[in-house]
Amino acid sequence: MTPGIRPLVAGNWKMNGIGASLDELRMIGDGFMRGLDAQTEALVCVPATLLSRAAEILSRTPVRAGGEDCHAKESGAHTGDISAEMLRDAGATHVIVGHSERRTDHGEDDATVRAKAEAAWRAGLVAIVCIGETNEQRQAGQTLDVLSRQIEGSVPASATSANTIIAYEPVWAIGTGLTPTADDVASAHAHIRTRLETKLGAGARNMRILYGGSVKPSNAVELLGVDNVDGALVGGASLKAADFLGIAEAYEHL
Ligand SMILES: O=C[C@H](O)COP(=O)(O)O
Repeated sequence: MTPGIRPLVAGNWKMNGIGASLDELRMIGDGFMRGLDAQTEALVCVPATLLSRAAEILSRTPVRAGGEDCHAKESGAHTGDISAEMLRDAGATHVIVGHSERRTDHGEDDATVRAKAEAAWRAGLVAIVCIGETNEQRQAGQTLDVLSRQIEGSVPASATSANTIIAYEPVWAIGTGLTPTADDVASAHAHIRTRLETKLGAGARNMRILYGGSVKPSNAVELLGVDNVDGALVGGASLKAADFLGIAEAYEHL
């Protein structure tokens, strides 16, 4: 946690979820209406096919709906792509850019990710910019260098704490059940904070830095309690309301 920063627990459904899954979303919304929003803000990023229905369901709750990716352009001949403006039109307030699955599956580089973050702002969305090292980079002792390079390349120079959130996701921890130690998370997040301040100035002191990678109710207190961890980006555990709410409940113990 960082003094003065309100945490955010964000879900990322990835390529999961059909109409029936929206029952879980309703339960997430209900859970936050029962008072969880006193401790933390909440967001669930869903597949584009569900976005307008998700936004409608969540509109009566403190939980926001977000997109999982956007094209850098506003419109045009880009079959199968979705612009930030379209996400906004469907009810999104945030969009994830640069998730490692996009970087790997679609060959997205830092310049592409940066352009997508700027597209998000153009549409009035908050960009959640993902960074993180692979296992090979970690084993080679390159974690902090990789994070520096990704911040330099993926985060636009005019990013502010109002329009941008950083998500640190060690690639090897995503969907594996493995997590870094609390000390390793502290070291990565402190490094990210320092690099953001160097690049963006003092305003970066208030920028949220989320941790993502196998967060679940049983490890949430330990991970979310680390210095400079201002919330979580949750994949698998965001598909079940009980698990997502269990993670948010960690803040009742911090
Ligand atoms: O965006 C979310 C992350 O990739 C984490 O996924 P996970 O919680 O299933 O490990």
